[in-house]
Amino acid sequence: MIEKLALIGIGLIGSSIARGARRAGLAKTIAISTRRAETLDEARALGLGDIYTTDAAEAVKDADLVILCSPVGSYEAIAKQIAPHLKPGAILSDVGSVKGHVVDVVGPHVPAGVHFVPGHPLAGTEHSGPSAGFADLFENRWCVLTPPEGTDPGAVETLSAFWKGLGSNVEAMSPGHHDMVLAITSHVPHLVAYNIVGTVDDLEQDTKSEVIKFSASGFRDFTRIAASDPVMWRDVFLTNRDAVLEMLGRFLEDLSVLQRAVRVGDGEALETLFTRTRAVRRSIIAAGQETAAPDFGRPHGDAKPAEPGSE
Ligand SMILES: NC(=O)C1=CN([C@@H]2O[C@H](COP(=O)(O)OP(=O)(O)OC[C@H]3O[C@@H](n4cnc5c(N)ncnc54)[C@H](O)[C@@H]3O)[C@@H](O)[C@H]2O)C=CC1
Ligand SMILES: O=C(O)C(=O)Cc1ccc(O)cc1
Repeated sequence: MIEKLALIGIGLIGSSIARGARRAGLAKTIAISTRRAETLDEARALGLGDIYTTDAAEAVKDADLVILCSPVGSYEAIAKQIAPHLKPGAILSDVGSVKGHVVDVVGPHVPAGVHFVPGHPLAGTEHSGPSAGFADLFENRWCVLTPPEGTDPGAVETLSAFWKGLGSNVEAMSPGHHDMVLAITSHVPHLVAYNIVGTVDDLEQDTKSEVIKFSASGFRDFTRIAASDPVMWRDVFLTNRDAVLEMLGRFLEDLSVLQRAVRVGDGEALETLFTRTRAVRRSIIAAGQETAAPDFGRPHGDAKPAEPGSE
């Protein structure tokens, strides 16, 4: 059991950690810090923690585990602010969707004697804010840890046990590998979803109304994630630029091949690809049913609906 857990940022992910940790008895005291007083009031009204403050330095005082749960672009400033107040022996972690950048901007501020173990739960929804979280968000999902070389194995073990207590399966990998894998499985899909909704929105008004009225379930399934938090996703694309551009380049190359097949009426090329992708998609789902599947392998419809007023 963690004596004191400090969560910096209390949106979808922070509030899900708070609820899950409380339910599983993983932390004795939970301190919650957010930048805005209104968000803190919401967290207090939901009873998510024991200590509430808009001062992150105050929240981390005496904490054994500190988890940054705000958008990745805020991490550097927060790290600078809390660094002098971290308890020797404490574990500093995060939940950011990008890992290389986090290691680069947070790592240098971590004082000697504090264990820095970055993390990323591969679980979420398109909803945001303290009311959107739920205790079993992380159940049967992966949590990736990217401890820098030489990190104290005991600290990695403690954090790993914490995530397992929330129901996750834990795996360690390098930040660079994480960022490349997540670029194609999560970041580019979000970019494509944002883009297609933008394309629809730019259509002439009468066509747009028809799209909205008649949008088939394919469009609805495909674009669910286009409702995701704009600031969080802005930060993902600003901080995982190289991996996203690498994967986007490949994606666009393959899309051009498809475009040509459509233009020249190459039915064989289309059918061959669609046959291959159907098998791949089905094997992803089958694998996900045997072991805990990362987000991208689960049907969109199975995300637990957010509580009322969470958007
Ligand atoms: N949304 C998702 O499905 C997932 C998100 N993540 C990562 O989790 C982190 C948080 O995302 P969500 O909980 O979805 O976002 P959210 O928008 O629901 O919550 C973010 C929280 O951070 C606070 N915040 C914003 N700027 C801050 C600052 N400068 N200082 C202190 N607090 C600040 C907000 O008030 C809010 O409480 C992000 O880094 C994201 O990359 C990881 C896995 C899944
Ligand atoms: O809503 C969904 O399906 C997601 O893909 C959620 C998500 C968003 C960001 C992450 O880093 C991990 C998971």
